[in-house]
Amino acid sequence: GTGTARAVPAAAPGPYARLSPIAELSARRLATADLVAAAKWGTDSPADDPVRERQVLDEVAREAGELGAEPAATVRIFRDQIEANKDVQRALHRRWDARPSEAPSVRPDLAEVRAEINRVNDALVRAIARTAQDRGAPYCGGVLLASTVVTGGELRLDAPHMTALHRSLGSVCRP
Ligand SMILES: C=C(O[C@@H]1C=C(C(=O)O)C=C[C@H]1O)C(=O)O
Repeated sequence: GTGTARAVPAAAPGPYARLSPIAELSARRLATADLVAAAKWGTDSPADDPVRERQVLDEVAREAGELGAEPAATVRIFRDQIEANKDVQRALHRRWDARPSEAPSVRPDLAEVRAEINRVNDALVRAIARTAQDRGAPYCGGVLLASTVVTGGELRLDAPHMTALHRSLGSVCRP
């Protein structure tokens, strides 16, 4: 009809819409572990790279500070992100040791993979900064767990990736 257009206010995003990007970005970050594992497979480089870890943690602390967010909480969350990433790398290396036919035949460029990780880190720092209140709310754990399960299902994560995704989010909600 020709009725007068009325502006319908968009619903404000609720806790799920605010917290689920953290689970989604963590899953995207974890997907890079497959590429990192492939980049390191058949080389002398172990899953751990403490120098690179320090750079990541310093950078996310700096970004959080710039955003007026919480550097210490952000670093705590990223420590779990890093541990989860190494869990996946090690799980894949064990799988490829046991079944060499499943090992990757191409070696990704680690510098390119780290550039992708840096982009995800940026987005994740911002998502964390936007959820200061949600992360301390009583609903945080339940909402985050729901979004973890949904994200894992959508991406059809296997058991090691699902376990790692869960681990990567262990410090998001404040006790
Ligand atoms: C992802 C890598 O492997 C490990 C995990 C890191 C991370 O999650 O940021 C950083 C360094 C490594 O300990 C890497 O070497 O880049």
